[in-house]
Amino acid sequence: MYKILCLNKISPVGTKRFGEKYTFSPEVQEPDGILVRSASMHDMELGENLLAIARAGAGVNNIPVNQCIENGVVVFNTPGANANAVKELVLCSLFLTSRKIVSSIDWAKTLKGKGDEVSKLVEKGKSAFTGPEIQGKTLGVIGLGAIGILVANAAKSLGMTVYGYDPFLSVDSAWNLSRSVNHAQSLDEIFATCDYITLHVPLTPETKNLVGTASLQKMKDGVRILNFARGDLVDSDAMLEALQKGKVSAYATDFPDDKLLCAENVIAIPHLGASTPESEDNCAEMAVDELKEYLEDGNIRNSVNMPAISMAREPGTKRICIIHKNVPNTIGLFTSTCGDAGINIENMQSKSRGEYAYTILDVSGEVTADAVSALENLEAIIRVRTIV
Ligand SMILES: NC(=O)C1=CN([C@@H]2O[C@H](COP(=O)(O)OP(=O)(O)OC[C@H]3O[C@@H](n4cnc5c(N)ncnc54)[C@H](O)[C@@H]3O)[C@@H](O)[C@H]2O)C=CC1
Ligand SMILES: O=C(O)C(=O)COP(=O)(O)O
Repeated sequence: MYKILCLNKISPVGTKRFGEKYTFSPEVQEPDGILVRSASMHDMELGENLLAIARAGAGVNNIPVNQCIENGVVVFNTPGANANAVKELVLCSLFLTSRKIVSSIDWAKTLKGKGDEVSKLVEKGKSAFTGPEIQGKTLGVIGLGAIGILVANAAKSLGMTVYGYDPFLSVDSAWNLSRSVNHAQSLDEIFATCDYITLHVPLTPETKNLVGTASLQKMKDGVRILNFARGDLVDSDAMLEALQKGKVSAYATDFPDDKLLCAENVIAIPHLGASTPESEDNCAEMAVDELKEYLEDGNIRNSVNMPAISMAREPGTKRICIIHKNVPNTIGLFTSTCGDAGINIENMQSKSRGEYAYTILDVSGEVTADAVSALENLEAIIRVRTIV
């Protein structure tokens, strides 16, 4: 029986795929796997049994990814599974930041009780809420991954001129991006050119405060900024100052902090980007499948700290899965250690990712505790797991 700890509410459309070999709940002790959405895991102790964490979503800044790999814990996410939901809310926010929709609705509510006067007061007051159309304006998309691409392509079809910036653009993303999206060579080009700027990069030490005092100064007067990626990508103090001075006309964020919540021209949304039934189901299904594949067969798909690796099981073999450092001669040591223990390697695969690597050995012959210890004692080994 595999034990799965659920740190957030996960769609039953996903969890029902676990089947009878699994128990899952928010109270599970000593879990083999963890399912999580946005709950912060930075202060959590990673139990000895823990093999994998699946983030039902995209951003993994709530998970101590590096510490996980040092402990032999594979971290997965669900690329693209919630991208459409975020795209739709971003498109909605292009209009919200333009047309003063939120403040005008708030104002309209103040007319309650004015009886027959309401329609006259509406016509008299509406000029305070004029805002521009998005057609013909320039949009800068920073980060052209699953979400950025959908936003860029959709904005293009709404009549915007779109500039995209992503120095790490993947080949798949390049294939999916509309050819009419302009390729910005630098962030400064986006800042200098765009009427609207939307952020779709992960939060990392490099991207923290991507929007701050210096970058805001380089932007067009009256720019509108959308942040559906992570709060810390934007320096809130610098943003508030820019809003007060009119440098920024409006800021829509899915990650409001206390300072931003009620500030003028801030549209504060309570992290609803991925909160659609469709995305919650997609993410849960993908995360559960990834966990199952790893726990049951040692295959890795969509990990953020380990290479992708997948090998069909050889009937009649046992599988030894080894997480190790990516250093010379490690595989030679595996084969000689197995040979010394009378274990025959029928099939194997090894892949590396940066400093780390993962090797799967499908073996015949008895895999004794001594043989496993001999592998565990090799230098560079992080974790050895045998799947029968
Ligand atoms: N508001 C919400 O509910 C949601 C927020 N997110 C956030 O959005 C982020 C992006 O999500 P996806 O598009 O699904 O991820 P993704 O991994 O598909 O795309 C991220 C893109 O950012 C690019 N990138 C990385 N560093 C960059 C830099 N310094 N400058 C420019 N580009 C850079 C990468 O090359 C990649 O193409 C996530 O990391 C997460 O923080 C994701 C899903 C839901
Ligand atoms: O996928 C992401 O990165 C998100 O921000 C979505 O977070 P959530 O799963 O809605 O808590």
